[in-house]
Amino acid sequence: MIREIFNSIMGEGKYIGRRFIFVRFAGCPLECIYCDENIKNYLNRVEKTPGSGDFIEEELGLEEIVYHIKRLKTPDVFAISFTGGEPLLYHKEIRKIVSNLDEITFLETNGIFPNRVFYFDIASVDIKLREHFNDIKNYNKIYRNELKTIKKFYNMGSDVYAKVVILKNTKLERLREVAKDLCDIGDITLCIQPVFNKDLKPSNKKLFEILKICGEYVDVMLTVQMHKYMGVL
Ligand SMILES: C[S@@+](CC[C@H](N)C(=O)[O-])C[C@H]1O[C@@H](n2cnc3c(N)ncnc32)[C@H](O)[C@@H]1O
Ligand SMILES: Nc1nc2[nH]cc(C(=O)O)c2c(=O)[nH]1
Ligand code: SF4
Ligand SMILES: [Mg+2]
Repeated sequence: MIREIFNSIMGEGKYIGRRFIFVRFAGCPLECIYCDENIKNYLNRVEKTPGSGDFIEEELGLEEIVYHIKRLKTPDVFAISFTGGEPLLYHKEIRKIVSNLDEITFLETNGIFPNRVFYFDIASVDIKLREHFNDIKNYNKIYRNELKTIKKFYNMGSDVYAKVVILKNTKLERLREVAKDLCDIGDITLCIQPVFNKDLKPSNKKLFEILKICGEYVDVMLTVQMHKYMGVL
């Protein structure tokens, strides 16, 4: 179930720069061509000391997960991120874990499981695009489910925002559609995230154009994966 638990600086989305504990779950039903997390195997590793990047492997049941979240906390920790892989594969286990936490809870999800949504203080929901996959049959269903997930979080009062990874072949007009759909749901911030991949990365010109178009409909910001430039996890 668990790949890793570690303390680091949030490198993506609306809360870039905040200190987080990351609880990373294994496995994912999607295969984004750019995915930077090796999610196929379990690792069960926990960071030895907060922010060290040094790990030890051990069996991790729900009690041990809660213990390590608390052990790895530092005074500046802002929230606990449940990420992956796709964390909502383990929605029942996460419900049990968060019931033992007082900290702010944060979910990093691909949004394809709207029926597994439950309250998180903050939810970052990815919007996937057709070009994120080599061969995708049910893209429209994935997109509809992501909008449903965002709407569910919005209606339950979570601080929900959307994030979309931009590739060099991403079409501007597709982002206009995404921004309009988000605007129809409510006041949702959209994070534009250039792919961290030298062959796929978009030009700055394209990023500026996308921000301008989306800004006609929603609050929009650029989020570049800061942790990769810092060389931290
Ligand atoms: C690894 S995913 C895990 C959570 C969930 N499966 C999802 O896709 O949102 C966490 C975030 O990393 C982003 N990401 C993964 N690889 C990336 C890359 N090469 N460049 C930019 N963002 C990337 C995803 O888009 C997602 O927002
Ligand atoms: N520092 C850091 N920030 C992150 N924000 C989202 C991440 C993820 O993989 O879910 C991530 C990550 O892997 N590392
Ligand atoms: S949905 Fe998230 S974890 Fe799954 S392949 Fe895409 S980026 Fe990776
Ligand atoms: Mg990551």
